[in-house]
Amino acid sequence: MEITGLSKRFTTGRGGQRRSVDALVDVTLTVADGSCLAVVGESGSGKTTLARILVGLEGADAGQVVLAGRPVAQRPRRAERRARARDIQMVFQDPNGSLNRRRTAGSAISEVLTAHHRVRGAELRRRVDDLLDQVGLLPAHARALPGELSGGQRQRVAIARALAAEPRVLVLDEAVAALDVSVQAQVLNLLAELRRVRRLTYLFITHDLSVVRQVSEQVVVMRRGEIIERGSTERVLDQPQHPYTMLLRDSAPRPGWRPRRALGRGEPRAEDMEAAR
Ligand SMILES: Nc1ncnc2c1ncn2[C@@H]1O[C@H](COP(=O)(O)OP(=O)(O)OP(=O)(O)O)[C@@H](O)[C@H]1O
Repeated sequence: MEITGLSKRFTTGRGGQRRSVDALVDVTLTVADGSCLAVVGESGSGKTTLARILVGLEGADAGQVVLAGRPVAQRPRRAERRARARDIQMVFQDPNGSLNRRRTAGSAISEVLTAHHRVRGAELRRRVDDLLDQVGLLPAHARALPGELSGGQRQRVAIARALAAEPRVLVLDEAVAALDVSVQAQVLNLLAELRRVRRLTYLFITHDLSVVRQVSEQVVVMRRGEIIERGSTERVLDQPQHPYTMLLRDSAPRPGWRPRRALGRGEPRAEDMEAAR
């Protein structure tokens, strides 16, 4: 997946109250086939906007996305969005957002299978069971409503639903952020296994640097819509070059961590940036 010069500005308010935010500024990056690229940055740095543009939920003001050699439309119409969904699927932080509370797990997965692969009847049931099995769930889970499942199980259903389209790329937006650490580790293991077996490509958005170490070979660091540092995960996390990356790393909770220099909401303070230099 090659992303070149992607820019997006949001303007809100009217008249004198108008306010513009550059959510993405000339973002260029490549994710190699079968690899995992992590995108990190504080809240508001543009990560979700990038994800939404990739899956066609948002249009970009400028730039291009090329998937497997084919440019994808930047302001996709409905039919194009559906075609895109066969290539790129997204998994969100909160499966309650992507799973309908009144729809069973089996029905949520069937919906995607029917839309993209036109299977029905016994074949549909077989494919649902197969997808549940691939994400470590049982055929009986097909009858469960999201509210009857644990957080980890719901996220497994969301992953199975995404896989039902048979995409090449999964965009995972804080996909394990809502889970307890032990459940998080299980879901990360599952994602690693699925990537290996299905040769999937991941764009993994997270604010959690310990997750980055577990999942990705490459990482980009975003701040105010721009990529300010990039490289191998080991290099960026162990020898960060940019003060903002140092600050992110030094603010991450770890044994013995004291929240003295934790990033607050919004931007780091100037003295924090200075201290990290
Ligand atoms: N629909 C929108 N309308 C107006 N401004 C928006 C919209 N979506 C995002 N923004 C702004 O664009 C900037 C980037 O937001 P984005 O959600 O992409 O960041 P993020 O890094 O994903 O943050 P978070 O981790 O909190 O989701 C922020 O300043 C945000 O307020």
